[in-house]
Amino acid sequence: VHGGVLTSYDVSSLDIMSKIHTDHDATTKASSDFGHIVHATPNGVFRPTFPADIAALIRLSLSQPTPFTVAPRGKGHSSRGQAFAPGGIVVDMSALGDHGHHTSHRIDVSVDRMYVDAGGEQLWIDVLHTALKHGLTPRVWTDYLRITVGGTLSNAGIGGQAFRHGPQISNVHELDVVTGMGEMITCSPEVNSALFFAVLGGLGQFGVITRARIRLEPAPKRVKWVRIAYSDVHPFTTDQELLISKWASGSGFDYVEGQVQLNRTLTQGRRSSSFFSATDLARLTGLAIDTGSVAIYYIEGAMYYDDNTAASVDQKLDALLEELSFVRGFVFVRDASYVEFLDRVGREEQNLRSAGAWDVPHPWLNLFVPRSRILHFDAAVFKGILRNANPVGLILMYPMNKDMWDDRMTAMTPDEDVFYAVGLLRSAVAGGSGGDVEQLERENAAVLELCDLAGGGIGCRQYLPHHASRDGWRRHFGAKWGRVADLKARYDPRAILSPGQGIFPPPPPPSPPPPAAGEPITAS
Ligand SMILES: Cc1cc2nc3c(=O)[nH]c(=O)nc-3n(C[C@H](O)[C@H](O)[C@H](O)COP(=O)(O)OP(=O)(O)OC[C@H]3O[C@@H](n4cnc5c(N)ncnc54)[C@H](O)[C@@H]3O)c2cc1C
Repeated sequence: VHGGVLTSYDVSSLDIMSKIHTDHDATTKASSDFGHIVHATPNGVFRPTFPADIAALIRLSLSQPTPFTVAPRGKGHSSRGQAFAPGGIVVDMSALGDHGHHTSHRIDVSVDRMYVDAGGEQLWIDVLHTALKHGLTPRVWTDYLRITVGGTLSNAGIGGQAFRHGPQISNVHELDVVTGMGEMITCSPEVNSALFFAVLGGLGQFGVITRARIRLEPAPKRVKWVRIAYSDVHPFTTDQELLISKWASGSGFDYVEGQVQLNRTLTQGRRSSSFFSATDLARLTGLAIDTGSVAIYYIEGAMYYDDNTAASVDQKLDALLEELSFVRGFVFVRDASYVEFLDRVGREEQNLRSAGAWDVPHPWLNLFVPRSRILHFDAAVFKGILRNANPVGLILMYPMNKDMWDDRMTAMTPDEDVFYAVGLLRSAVAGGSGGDVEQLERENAAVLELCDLAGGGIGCRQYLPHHASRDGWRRHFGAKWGRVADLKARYDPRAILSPGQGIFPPPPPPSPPPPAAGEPITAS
């Protein structure tokens, strides 16, 4: 289909075309994302009922003289148009399993074999609730759960459990994938392994994930949810690195993240407000003023427990806190259910939505910074580039162990045993001091320049990457670029999948021009 002109069809393609929606509402929704920075309109939005529909759509595309692009869209929670298909077809993954009169949830738990089979379109919050019915849980979580299995597995899926279990992509046994050739393939580390490792962290370039088999473990019931504050970066990073090395002994936290609070005014940023009381915030502001710190750092830890360990968890927590060098007295502990803890950003979403601060531009920048350069990064970014910057939003900073990542995958991390995830998760809230997207983008550009390895910088890698040029992508993949290009040629040779990532040029625009008025449409 080009410019609304049908150039060839058969019975099944007519069926497929009936699932393509070209109305204004459908295409408008698929033209923007959580970032609210870029916009691009597709020709249509495809609502598949079955994974085979996606395969048929791709084959229909390939049957055209110039194939149209196809972008699976999970929840569209990307920041820079990664799920767009300008002039092509966006696949609304949420339609899978929707049979009109009923919806099948496509989440099945195997208790004996401790895994869950989840459709690529499923939200992690639904995977969680389904697994918990069996007393089980996936091991690694992103901070926010209203995003899809396929969307996070196309990136990596990181969070506070990744230091001990690796990212979500390290916790997958098997996938069903529709490739850019329109083939439906089941793959695992043993079978069709090249496709398996390509797709995990593959930025949607090699296939559409329609099912993932995810490893489970017994679920804890409750969590000691802890934040400890630091006025200096040195003890903060030393303690974080100690904590991520302790897990094997069983005496550490089950979850470790960290935050950087810039400026002396401790605004109630996204995840802070559900945790700290007004009194806590006043104390923390006092700490910043008393110490003259440009930034206050928090380690956020979680210690899981259940009925068997309830009696000993406080003692274990006290022993652990004794070993750490936070500012004495600045320890904040909450007792939460496991679900309440994992779904914490879902509550923030509700707060931000009611304040009109959710659907605003999010020029987010996520980086992996090598451990050897993190203090330099802190000095140059938090005490330099961002010293007087917009405080609206959140800055995350926490370390991970590289040996938990599988180098056969295409997700990129720095070449050091430990690296830090740093998320500059800032919002441009209209009307406030942070309303200027261009200013935030200029600051992001300065941070990226500092990081640029080719220019002799810090040598970071972007997570949820965005590069405006082919050269940028080549640098991003470094020594893996050749492999990535080979995999693309093998699984999506016409480069139709997830064009919004901007890694491979999509097929050129159609030529020759559409038939003149009155000219018959060719059937094949
Ligand atoms: C509030 C918030 C908090 C977040 N916290 C974290 C976090 O803690 N850790 C973390 O790792 N990430 C986090 N993210 C980022 C998030 O993981 C990514 O943006 C992810 O891509 C979002 O999933 P989605 O379903 O919205 O994907 P989309 O934005 O819809 O798609 C992302 C990319 O994946 C492709 N894609 C989508 N579905 C499939 C599929 N089934 N098969 C193949 N390709 C597919 C798309 O074409 C696109 O290129 C957060 C995002 C938000 C908005």
